[in-house]
Amino acid sequence: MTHQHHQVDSARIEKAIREILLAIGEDPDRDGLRATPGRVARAYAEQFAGLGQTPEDVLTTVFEADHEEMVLVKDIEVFSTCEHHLLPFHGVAHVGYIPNEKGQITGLSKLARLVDVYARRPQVQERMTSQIADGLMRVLEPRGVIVVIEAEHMCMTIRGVRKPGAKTTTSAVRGNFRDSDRTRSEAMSLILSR
Ligand SMILES: Nc1nc2c(ncn2[C@@H]2O[C@H](COP(=O)(O)OP(=O)(O)OP(=O)(O)O)[C@@H](O)[C@H]2O)c(=O)[nH]1
Ligand SMILES: [Zn+2]
Repeated sequence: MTHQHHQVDSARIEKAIREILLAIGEDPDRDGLRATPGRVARAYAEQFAGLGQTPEDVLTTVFEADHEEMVLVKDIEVFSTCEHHLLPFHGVAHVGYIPNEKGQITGLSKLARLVDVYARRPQVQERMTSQIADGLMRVLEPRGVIVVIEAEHMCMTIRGVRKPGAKTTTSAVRGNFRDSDRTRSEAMSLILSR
């Protein structure tokens, strides 16, 4: 289920990539490039696999535990694709929540899978951050959610302004992370402590 690749129209991608290679003045029929359109199609099936997934697909393991305090998974490696330039951006996501009164929690790995559901799409970092928070709120119905993402965008590194090292931080808070300054500060200090 969660390992399935998104069904992309491979033939169409291959045609388009061949066109791009011609447009940049390359010879798509030379040895090194002949298999490239097919490779790109397979790569896109992985990079955009999240388009075929929902939070419900990955947050499958929900169980009750006698725990109503914060759960925080830090430094989840995230690779996504900027929707403006189709270049990668990568960094880390920190995902935390406070279980509801029933103590409903999910498997820790499921939080990382949830990140990938939204990372494996054409994205902007801000929207990805909100979508992860909203997805977790919807499925787990916790008291609150906090998502912080720190990432470096290749479109700012290898082209354009060319500022390698510039990091963008985005955050989304829901429920009691939004309502309570104390709860949010506690989470932020845990996230920022290395
Ligand atoms: N807010 C936001 N902006 C992003 C993200 N990824 C890339 N961008 C920005 O999207 C903007 C697109 O700006 P445009 O002026 O339309 O495109 P451009 O001429 O290629 O811009 P430059 O990158 O400045 O050369 C740029 O400023 C990028 O830095 C993201 O995740 N969030
Ligand atoms: Zn970009």
